[in-house]
Amino acid sequence: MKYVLGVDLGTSAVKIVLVNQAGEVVHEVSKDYPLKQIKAGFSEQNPNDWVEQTLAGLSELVASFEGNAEGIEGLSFSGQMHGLVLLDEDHEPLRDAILWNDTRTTEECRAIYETLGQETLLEITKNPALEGFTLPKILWVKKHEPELFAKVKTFLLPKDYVRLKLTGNLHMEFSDAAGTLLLDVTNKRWSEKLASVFELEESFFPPLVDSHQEVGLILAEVAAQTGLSAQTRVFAGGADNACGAIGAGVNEEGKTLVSIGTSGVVLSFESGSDKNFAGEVHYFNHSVPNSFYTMGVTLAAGYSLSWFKDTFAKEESFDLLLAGAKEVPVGSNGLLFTPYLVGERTPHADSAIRASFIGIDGSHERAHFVRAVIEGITFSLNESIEIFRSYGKKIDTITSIGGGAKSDLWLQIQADIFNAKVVKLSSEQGPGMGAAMIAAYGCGWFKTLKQCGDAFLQVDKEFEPSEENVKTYQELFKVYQSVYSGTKEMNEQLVAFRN
Ligand SMILES: Nc1ncnc2c1ncn2[C@@H]1O[C@H](COP(=O)(O)OP(=O)(O)O)[C@@H](O)[C@H]1O
Ligand SMILES: O=C(CO)[C@@H](O)[C@H](O)COP(=O)(O)O
Repeated sequence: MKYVLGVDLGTSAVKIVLVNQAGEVVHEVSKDYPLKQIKAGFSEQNPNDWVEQTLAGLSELVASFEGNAEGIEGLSFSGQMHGLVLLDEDHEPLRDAILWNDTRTTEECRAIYETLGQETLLEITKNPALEGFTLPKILWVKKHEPELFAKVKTFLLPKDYVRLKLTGNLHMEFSDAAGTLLLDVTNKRWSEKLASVFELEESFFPPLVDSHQEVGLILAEVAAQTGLSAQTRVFAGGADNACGAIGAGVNEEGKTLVSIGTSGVVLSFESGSDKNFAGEVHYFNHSVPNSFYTMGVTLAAGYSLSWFKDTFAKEESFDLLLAGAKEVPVGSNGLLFTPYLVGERTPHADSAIRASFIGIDGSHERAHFVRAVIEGITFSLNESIEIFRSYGKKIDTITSIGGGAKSDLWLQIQADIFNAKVVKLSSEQGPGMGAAMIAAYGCGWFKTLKQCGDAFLQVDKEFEPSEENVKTYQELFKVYQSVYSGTKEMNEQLVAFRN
């Protein structure tokens, strides 16, 4: 039997799956690392924590694998997007990585529009200037840490850095490069215009490859440390959302994905880059060759629930916490939650907004708050679904992945709020599975990624919307939508009080 490895470098942890030729996950390990939030709006991680924990995870997995490590033919990656890793001439990080959910760059986003104009930016990159993207972070370091920036040789995204340390070879691939705001998305090349306007040298830009391109073998010392064969082939991999889509079978027009990880995503497959969503949703290159995807992002989706758990129920499991919420009626007895714990992206690109509970009543118990949190996260994702529908997309079936898909209660709430059938696959490890599928495709096991998806992916359960709940949620959604405008100004005044 042959195997491939999918390494998903998430925000909370690196999750590694070992998949056989039948698409079965035969082993999985997860190794976490800390998130550094030293100030409101700041979010960083040490790139070497990612490497250490990936190596530790690979070693643990190989040690518990009863087969022959020579049978593990290939390895590929899925990675949290947009995070800025700045490297010196020895390819060592010069500072902690600034992550996708760091919102310190409002000024730099403004400067990008002033220098380039929104229209030109959209024309080249297909995306607006958002705090989470990489270019604003580069400009922030250039301005605030000029001495450090003078030592910068090149930049990478999180999983590209881990791959560099595993193979010794430096690359970036298109699906992640699209989220830097420096890529000419349609023509698949670094934008010369953006590089010259923002005074970034040619040598700053890493070489670009396709997601399924083989970029080398693992280094001899990595093989010795992990127990993997030194002949293990490494394929570039993709952005976590591109890999999540592959791992959920979102590989052709008409398919929609909802992913609830730390962030939340509504993603739709696009065969071309020629549609115009006026920057309301992100538009990126897919890891499926010659295709694209559009998506809306809720910054604190699963994060809102883990924040609630860590703050009010640290010792409890997610399953136990959610069991109570099942007994609470639809709409949480009039309690609403907006999940803006770290600001928001879609549909409100706003780094100052923060979360609210609205309508707290003396009768509300902890379970009402838990249910309101889940409903609020799902309402936020529904705002992205509504944008897609307003542009004429038909969304009647959605594949749901990520930690949020572990709960049947939450999957039913998704069906009721999205007013669509929600499908859960046998493995909710979308991005890790997607990375393994890229490796399987790269190894030549299948002619296309679609063929691989047909062979590897199975539906586990389907959740149909309940007419009565859909109606209640549609009414509540209108109230939910008004909370943003009602709390926007107050939050702007509160900025001065945050540290
Ligand atoms: N059993 C569960 N039921 C519902 N939600 C869960 C459960 N376990 C984890 N989650 C949610 O999933 C999130 C983690 O999802 P995951 O896909 O692992 O994230 P990431 O890839 O960003 O590290 C947690 O923040 C939590 O909100
Ligand atoms: O910023 C985005 C997408 O634009 C996020 O989706 C990140 O890619 C992180 O994802 P998770 O850690 O939640 O999987």
